[in-house]
Amino acid sequence: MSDTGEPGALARAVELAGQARARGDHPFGAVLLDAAGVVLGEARNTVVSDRDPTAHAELALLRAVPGGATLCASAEPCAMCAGAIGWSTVSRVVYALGRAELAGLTAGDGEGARTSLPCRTVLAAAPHPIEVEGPVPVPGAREVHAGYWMPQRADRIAGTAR
Ligand SMILES: Nc1nc2[nH]cnc2c(=O)[nH]1
Repeated sequence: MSDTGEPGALARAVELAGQARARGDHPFGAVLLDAAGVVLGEARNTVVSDRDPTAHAELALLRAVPGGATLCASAEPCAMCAGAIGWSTVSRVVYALGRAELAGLTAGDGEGARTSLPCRTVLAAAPHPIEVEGPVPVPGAREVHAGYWMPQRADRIAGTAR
């Protein structure tokens, strides 16, 4: 972790995740910093409220990113967001909760961790170098998911439950 605004941005990303949860959305948040550590934008997941399965917090921040920006996320970006980060000019990604831990917390809920692919795997294929740091311990990053996910939802999505 550098001594830019990253620790504060990660704490804010977790706070935004809590706000998303309070609004009925999935508990994820993200903050974009410029090369000097100044906040350029912040976003919450709006998957449920917008009825948009692609409305992830990270994705919302990737339009009009200046060079050298850092994306700080409450959880490791999924494969979809990592792909979009590769299309952007973001040059550093920092995240709190790792996808493996997230998969454990979502306990099989099909809306929680649909892809387990590590973001590093996707970001390594980007046309420009992208530094990745995480998981970083951030207070509340695990707790914001506690009791939110429903394992039985996996069966509903698979069509095996009534
Ligand atoms: N990192 C991250 N993972 C997700 N999985 C489902 N939604 C999200 C999101 O908004 N961010």
